Amino acid sequence: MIDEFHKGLEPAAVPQDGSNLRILIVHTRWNSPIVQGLVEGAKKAMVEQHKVRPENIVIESVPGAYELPFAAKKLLEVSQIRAAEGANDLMGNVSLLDGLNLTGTSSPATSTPAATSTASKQAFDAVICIGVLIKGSTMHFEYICEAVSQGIMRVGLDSGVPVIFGVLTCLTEEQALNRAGMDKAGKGHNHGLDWGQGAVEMALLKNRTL
Ligand SMILES: Nc1c(NC[C@H](O)[C@H](O)[C@H](O)CO)[nH]c(=O)[nH]c1=O
Ligand SMILES: CC(=O)[C@@H](O)COP(=O)(O)O
Repeated sequence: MIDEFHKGLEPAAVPQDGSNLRILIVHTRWNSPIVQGLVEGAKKAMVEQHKVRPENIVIESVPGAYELPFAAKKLLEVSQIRAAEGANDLMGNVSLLDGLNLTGTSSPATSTPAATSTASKQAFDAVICIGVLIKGSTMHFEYICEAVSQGIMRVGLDSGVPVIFGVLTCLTEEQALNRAGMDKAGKGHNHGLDWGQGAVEMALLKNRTL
């Protein structure tokens, strides 16, 4: 019997320095209190354990888990276009995306104008999709879980940018609370911590030059 409250993944063998990384977190507004706990766990791991700059963590929200793959794909594409435009700017061209708030809801984990404008030219090095699916009384749960896991995997493979599957697929709210470290007994483990760690590790792997 696997321990109900396992304590997450082993740290990587070598320190993972995320100080030059830019990370996107896309989270759902379904089951928001639990989702927010998971988002905070991911941010905590990236900033406190892996030196990711808060201004380089961009947070976007979508209605539900089913929207996560589309949002991840779209926002990745925009960041890559912006980075390419930024490269052109070095030769004096005007960026077509400058000054556009394309999503209207993006917010760096902290907003410092100088850092934000600098960071906005850097493509995302990894994406963390965070959501909580809780089984209801129909098969809706099963269909969404399958679609979302396949969709998130496809965005990562198609884009070449690591996309962390941060979606809890739970039969009960108690299971979700335990996996966000929000259970009353305090025996749970916040999987957001693992997802933040994994995002840094996979981003560095993506950027590794052989
Ligand atoms: N039941 C849950 C949902 N359902 C909504 C879908 O994700 C989607 O937003 C809708 O079908 C419109 O496309 N979403 C969750 O994130 N968690 C749930 O438990
Ligand atoms: C994951 C879901 O979509 C689920 O919460 C919906 O509940 P129900 O199956 O009772 O409609």
